[in-house]
Amino acid sequence: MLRLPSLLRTAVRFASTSTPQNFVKIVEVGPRDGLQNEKQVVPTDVKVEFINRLADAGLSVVEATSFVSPKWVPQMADAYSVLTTIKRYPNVSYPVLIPNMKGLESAIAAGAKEVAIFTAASETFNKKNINCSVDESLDKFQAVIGKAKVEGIKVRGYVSTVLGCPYEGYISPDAVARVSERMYGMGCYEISLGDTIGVGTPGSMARMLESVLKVVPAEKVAVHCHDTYGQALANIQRALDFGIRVVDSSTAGIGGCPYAPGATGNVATEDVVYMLQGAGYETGVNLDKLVEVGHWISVELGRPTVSRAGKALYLRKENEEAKLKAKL
Ligand SMILES: CC(C)(COP(=O)([O-])OP(=O)([O-])OC[C@H]1O[C@@H](n2cnc3c(N)ncnc32)[C@H](O)[C@@H]1OP(=O)([O-])[O-])[C@@H](O)C(=O)NCCC(=O)NCCSC(=O)C[C@@](C)(O)CC(=O)[O-]
Repeated sequence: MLRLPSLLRTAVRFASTSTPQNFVKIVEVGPRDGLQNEKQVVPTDVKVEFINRLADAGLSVVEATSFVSPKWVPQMADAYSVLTTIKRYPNVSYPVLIPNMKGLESAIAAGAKEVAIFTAASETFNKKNINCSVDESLDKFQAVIGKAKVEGIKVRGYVSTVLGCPYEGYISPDAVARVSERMYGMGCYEISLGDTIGVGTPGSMARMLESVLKVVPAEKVAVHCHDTYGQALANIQRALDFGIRVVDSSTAGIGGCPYAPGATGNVATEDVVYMLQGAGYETGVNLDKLVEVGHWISVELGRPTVSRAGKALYLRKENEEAKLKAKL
């Protein structure tokens, strides 16, 4: 049988789907991944306005909140209020993160139409994050996915620590592939691969994807890069080379995981959209509006944005406005 190199196999498989090659879906995770890691608890009305503004800027997926234990993550304790107060744009999905059946039931009660379950490729991280082993979490998710299906709720799956663990260090690509394959086989419609502590490089991203894409098709895979070591955009570009067309990011680069010491925020959505537009990809996102949202949430959180593109574009707009005023 003819054996194609794996990158080419991925490209061939991708070309056979109906998703246009040049469209990249952005999954905005700022309201959940971003705000879960803020020291201060952000007021519910700010969260709601953040989500509404993101949808208005053209994001078609906005992860809104998480239904986790408030003892573990107090910042998300208002999940019900957030989800029941936001404006629901018809073409926008608002997935919520859930760790177990209780989370699913609460999400359903709040009107969620999509949930995201999460586990890790690292045993130690998973124990610290959701207090069980990886296999135990997968076993529990079986029933969660079953109930979600009955209720007509879509389930996304996260695998954390795919390029390194804050406790165990190196994580083998085969371990990531094993967990990804199980989650996909259990019925997750998309597998988001999380570089939770942002240690990956284009090289380690490529080695990990080589393994994962043998067991999950590229069009069902997303990348979720934190930018701790400044490698996130390069890693995303590497994932695009492998045919991946779903990217998680967080406006103004806010975020991190409370159980991943040392990790900084997700790659900034403004930076991702700027890069993608420059490379000729479509995202459906209005970058001008997004930059405004990034500026606004940074003011609300009382600190500067970490988005390089967001900062530059906002300053450029301010300068242009000042020049116009001077002419009048
Ligand atoms: C999973 C548990 C609950 C296990 O925690 P546990 O202590 O083993 O659970 P438990 O079943 O013994 O319950 C403890 C208490 O929590 C309650 N509880 C139990 N479940 C829920 C729930 N769903 N919603 C609300 N409350 C809940 C439960 O009712 C009980 O309340 P008590 O009787 O003590 O009053 C806990 O470890 C937890 O909530 N962990 C969540 C941690 C978290 O949210 N981490 C951040 C998200 S992951 C992430 O950021 C990574 C990602 C996804 O972005 C990708 C990447 O970057 O890699």
